[in-house]
Amino acid sequence: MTEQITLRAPDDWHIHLRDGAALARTVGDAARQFHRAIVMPNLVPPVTTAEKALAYRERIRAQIPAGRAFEPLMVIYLTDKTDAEVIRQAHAAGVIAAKLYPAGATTNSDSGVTDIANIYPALEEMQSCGMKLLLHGEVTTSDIDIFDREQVFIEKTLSRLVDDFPTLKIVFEHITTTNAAEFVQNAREGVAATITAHHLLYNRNHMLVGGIRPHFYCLPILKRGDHQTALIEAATSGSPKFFLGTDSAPHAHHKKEHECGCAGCYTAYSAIELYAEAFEREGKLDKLEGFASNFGPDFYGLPRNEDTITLVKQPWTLPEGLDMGGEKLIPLAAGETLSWKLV
Ligand SMILES: NC(=O)N[C@@H](CC(=O)O)C(=O)O
Ligand SMILES: [Zn+2]
Ligand SMILES: [Zn+2]
Repeated sequence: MTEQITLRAPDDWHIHLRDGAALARTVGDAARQFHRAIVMPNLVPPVTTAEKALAYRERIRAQIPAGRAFEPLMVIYLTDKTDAEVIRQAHAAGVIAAKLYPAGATTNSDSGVTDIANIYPALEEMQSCGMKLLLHGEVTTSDIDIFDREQVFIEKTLSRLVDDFPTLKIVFEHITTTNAAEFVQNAREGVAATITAHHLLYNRNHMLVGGIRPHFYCLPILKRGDHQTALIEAATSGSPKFFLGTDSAPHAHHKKEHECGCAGCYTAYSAIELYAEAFEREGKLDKLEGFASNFGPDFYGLPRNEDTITLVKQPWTLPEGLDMGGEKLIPLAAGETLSWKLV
């Protein structure tokens, strides 16, 4: 008899779908396993207003494969110019959250916020209307080592935000350190974190020992093994403060394997299977449903999905490459064998 597990259908609380010709690939892959996804606004130019978010949502919806239930949840990108009125309009249009990219922190973050004080009126408005704040939590000053940027963000920015806006709901996204897991676990109600599959499965040795492997390069960068262990503990702990956000971020093959390669791992193709792998290694498959399907909607105040997905224990090998609008895209763990398969 094949072993199998059935879970409430999961959602992805942080994904990059990009735009244009990429959408057929990214939306199809996401919709294969997730019912809803929080869609990151770091397009070029960024999704900064309600109007842009609604137009982007239509472009995404047009690529949902027939017969799939998939709901893109939209986010606007905070800039130094985002004011309370922009927030009011976005909230009225059904935009679920606003995203803070410290300027220069990651892919397409050049229009991000240069000083958090510039968006205090916007944050005030978000707190009063109930819009969530999503954070790429890294400082960007050149004196701070890339491996310390998340930790310093907690000390310099996040602790203050959490106190200055005591009822603002905040998601510290794609956390990568023990410091972040502890901060969120001990923080007030209304502060949560997403964790990617790649930060559960890998650490910086996978990226740097025996040759440099650009497909593991993402931001925040993979950390030491002890941080990975802390993330695994947090994700499999059953704490509702930690939930699934793949941060699946496609970059064409030639932009990853390059002398100055882009940051981002494409995990959407097999995301739930990658998470199942990580949870099984820890002997905590029973905790996957809470993390993948329950705690996200609970945090956002949305209903949990009612239908289910089934994973069977059946080894399968990820393809070496995928097509993304005519460009080659290498999925994370390309050519590797996973033990769980979504049916
Ligand atoms: N995670 C990444 O390494 N890259 C993301 C941006 C982000 O989420 O920081 C991307 O858009 O490519
Ligand atoms: Zn990010
Ligand atoms: Zn991201």
